[in-house]
Amino acid sequence: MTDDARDTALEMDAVGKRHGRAWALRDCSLRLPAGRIAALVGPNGAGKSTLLHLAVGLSRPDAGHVRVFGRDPRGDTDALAEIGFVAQETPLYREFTADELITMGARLNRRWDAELVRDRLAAVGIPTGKPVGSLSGGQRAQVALGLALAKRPRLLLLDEPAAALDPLARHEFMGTLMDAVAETGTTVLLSSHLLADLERVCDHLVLLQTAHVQLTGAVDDLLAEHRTLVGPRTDRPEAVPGVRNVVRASHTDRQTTLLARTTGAGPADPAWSAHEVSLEDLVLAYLGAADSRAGVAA
Ligand SMILES: Nc1ncnc2c1ncn2[C@@H]1O[C@H](COP(=O)(O)OP(=O)(O)OP(=O)(O)O)[C@@H](O)[C@H]1O
Repeated sequence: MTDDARDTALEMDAVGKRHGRAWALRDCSLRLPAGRIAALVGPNGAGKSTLLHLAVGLSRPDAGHVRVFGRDPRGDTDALAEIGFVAQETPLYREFTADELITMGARLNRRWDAELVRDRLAAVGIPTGKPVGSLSGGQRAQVALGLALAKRPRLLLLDEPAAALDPLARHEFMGTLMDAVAETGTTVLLSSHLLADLERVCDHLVLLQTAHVQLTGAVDDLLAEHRTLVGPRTDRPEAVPGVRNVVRASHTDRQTTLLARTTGAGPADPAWSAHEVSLEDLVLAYLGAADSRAGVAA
């Protein structure tokens, strides 16, 4: 395996995927370095599930290339052995118990850590002898996560796994995920609309908007490059010194407030003040900007 294949968990190069005539993803390029915990965000229908299905080899791109640790996940059993996937709604065979699913997993996977999943389910008090169909949504999500982790994947893909859970169950679910990731160093790509959860755990961002990657990179780098700027009212905010591009602007009679990508730590003009942004501010600004005018440069 080359260094690049070892260091890059997921790579997409100009990937497109069509459903009928419509593109669910178009010209989508990104690189997810190994060891990152990445948030996959975007509005409903942006293409998040489509992207995850391509990454796990469940569907074939109509354009471009997908690589997981340097391999094409479609039809490559070695590549698939490296990937864990928790699908939306955490589908499981409802009449089977967690114990039975753990036994089945051992038969279907060449690498399988039954003890790991049993320990994790015991730690969060999930009964492993009851049919999973009789468990709560939160308990089923924990079973699905435990089974995905038992594969000891190098890349774990999760499609809105905690969407239906109450705040406590969500907290426990994210805790289980973070403990496992800290132990194993697994790379994670996690799609969710729950920005506060993502802000707590993710160090990388992939933001999709209407089938395109609008913004991607390490969260620290993105936060360092963006600022909220407040200054005197201007109708030409892109001309404010130190502004590289304006993501969103709002105005009162006397004041302009910008969320902008800056060239340094902030504006060179002392009439303007610069304030750090949170991941949530950043995501909402990009989504809002794309809503009001298509195609903001990232
Ligand atoms: N099997 C399919 N057949 C036809 N169109 C599809 C299919 N799956 C997805 N699409 C379309 O592709 C686009 C992207 O859908 P996708 O499910 O990837 O979005 P998403 O970002 O995961 O949305 P959500 O947040 O609602 O889960 C949408 O316009 C959707 O309607």
